[in-house]
Amino acid sequence: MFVVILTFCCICCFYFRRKFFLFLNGGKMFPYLIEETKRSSKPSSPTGKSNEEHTKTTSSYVSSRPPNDNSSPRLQALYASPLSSPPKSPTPKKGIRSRRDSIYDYKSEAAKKVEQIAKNRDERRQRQADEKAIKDQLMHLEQNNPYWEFAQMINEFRNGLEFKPLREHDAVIENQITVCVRKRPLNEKEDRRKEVDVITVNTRNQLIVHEPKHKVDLTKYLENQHFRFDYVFDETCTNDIVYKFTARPLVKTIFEGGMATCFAYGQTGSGKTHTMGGEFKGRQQNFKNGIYGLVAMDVFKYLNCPKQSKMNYIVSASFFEIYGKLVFDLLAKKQRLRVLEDGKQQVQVVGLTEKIVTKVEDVLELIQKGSLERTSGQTSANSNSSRSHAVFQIILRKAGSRNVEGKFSLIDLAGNERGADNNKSNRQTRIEGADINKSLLALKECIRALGRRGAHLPFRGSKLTQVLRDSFIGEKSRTCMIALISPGNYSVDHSLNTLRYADRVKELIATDLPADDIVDEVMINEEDSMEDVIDEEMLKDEERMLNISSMEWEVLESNRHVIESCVYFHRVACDLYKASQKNGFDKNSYATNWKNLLGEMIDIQKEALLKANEFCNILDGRT
Ligand SMILES: Nc1ncnc2c1ncn2[C@@H]1O[C@H](COP(=O)(O)OP(=O)(O)OP(=O)(O)O)[C@@H](O)[C@H]1O
Repeated sequence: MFVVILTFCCICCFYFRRKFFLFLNGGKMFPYLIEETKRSSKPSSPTGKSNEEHTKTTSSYVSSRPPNDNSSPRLQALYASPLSSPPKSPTPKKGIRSRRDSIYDYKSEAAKKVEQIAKNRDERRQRQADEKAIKDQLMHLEQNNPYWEFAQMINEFRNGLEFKPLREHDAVIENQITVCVRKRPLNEKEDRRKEVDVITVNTRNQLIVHEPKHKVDLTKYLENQHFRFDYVFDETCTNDIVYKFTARPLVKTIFEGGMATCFAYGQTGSGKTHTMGGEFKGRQQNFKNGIYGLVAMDVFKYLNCPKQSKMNYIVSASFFEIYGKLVFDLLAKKQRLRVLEDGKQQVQVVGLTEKIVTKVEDVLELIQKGSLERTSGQTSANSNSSRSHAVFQIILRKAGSRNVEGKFSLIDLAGNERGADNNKSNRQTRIEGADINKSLLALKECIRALGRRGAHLPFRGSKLTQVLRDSFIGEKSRTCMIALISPGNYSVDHSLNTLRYADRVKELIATDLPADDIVDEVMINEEDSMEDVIDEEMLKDEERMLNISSMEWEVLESNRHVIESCVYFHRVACDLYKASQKNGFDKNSYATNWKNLLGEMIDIQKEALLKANEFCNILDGRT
């Protein structure tokens, strides 16, 4: 009996010992027991599940036994632990989830970066492909154009620039002398010739000329020359914008007792007439949007404002042309005019037509009339080249007075491209060119003298500066020069000449040089500007040619006069003769009229003979 009881106790002890330890700490304190349990339970797994699954099953089995209320807190905690709950869903623990999410996040960040890099690379490749396509296209298109590589270089240069061109609402600066540049767009002819635009206007007052050059080894390169002026107008600027910054601020000057002048300077075909006279539509010119017309509009606006309307101003206009040493009235069928200077250096254009105008339309009519009369010659650059200076003036006087209160002179200068023309053009063109050059040189010095108040005014240097003398004197005088340039590479030399000239006009204005230095400076610059075009011998030759040209004009004029007077004489002589055939004609009256007519005829022919003689002598080199 004792043995039976002992055996039963041993079995119970063994059994409960295992359970007890299992209960105590879930195997944490005595893991070997759990391992042992696992090992021992493995072969007996009824379902044949894996060890892990079996452990789970065991755990669930353990946990399926709810603790009673008296069980220890530790035991209850053990039951409340996640391990004790059945594995209903695979939802991971919070800690595990956040770690895994952050891995996902990290992966997506990296993926994003990789994607971005790939995107950038694709974009870069696309850009390179586009550039190559443009280059190929250019190369293909410009096969016959040796300048396509320059175009490429200029494009690359421009890509590196920040553009801030002049815009309509920019501030207008009030200067006594304003010098600005206007670049026109490439025209059809230049496009057809596949010319490259070599002028870059990057800011409101700066531009760059890309001069195509070749090294000794024939490598192509650009010489980029920078210029700065008061304003630079790019090809998108309209006449209205140009007017706003140039001539418009000068309109008030003539109402304040001053003289205003505005010059358009540049190579033939660069846009002088377009700017001054108005835009062309085919052969028609819109005079309303040229500087002449716009000034007229503003003059009448001023005139009609309450302050000025009390002043009783009378406005008149004149339009004349200077061709060499000759002056022609564009409002009187190009009648030849004389320029006289009195003892007080007052210059008068004798007989110049001055028409009183009361409204803008009157002015526009005069502009149209005068423009049609302008002299045109023939140059290699432009078949309608203007080889004369056209001067349009708006004059202000008080009613009942001959005194000039204010005058606005607007000048469309002759083309300045004499150098290139000189080599291959005919004699007439060369003579014209020499005179244009001389007058432009004198003009530059006169503007500079205006800038250096009180300096010697070399106005006798040309007819142009002589007739504009009063515009260069007086504190209230203001001047504006618009230098016009063509953008094409064929014109680059002329454009550079134009820009250098404009630069020199402005150059000394701001400096405060002592009087002695100024004289030297003027001479140096005069020589400087002449050096590339005129040498001493050439100057003499040109002077002679100018005299010939001037005399030629006079002889031709007298010839025309003789022809016209012959027609007149013929008609009057016929009338007198017819009258003498009638009964009872007045013999006395007939004799006097016939004598006077013959005398007039002889005078005209004598004058023509004198001119013809003089011309012969000049041509023979005797004078
Ligand atoms: N800013 C511009 N925009 C568009 N076309 C222009 C511009 N400037 C000039 N042009 C055109 O260029 C051509 C030549 O211009 P324009 O006759 O004014 O030159 P120019 O300098 O007066 O020449 P010339 O000395 O021979 O008289 C014209 O057909 C004109 O319409």
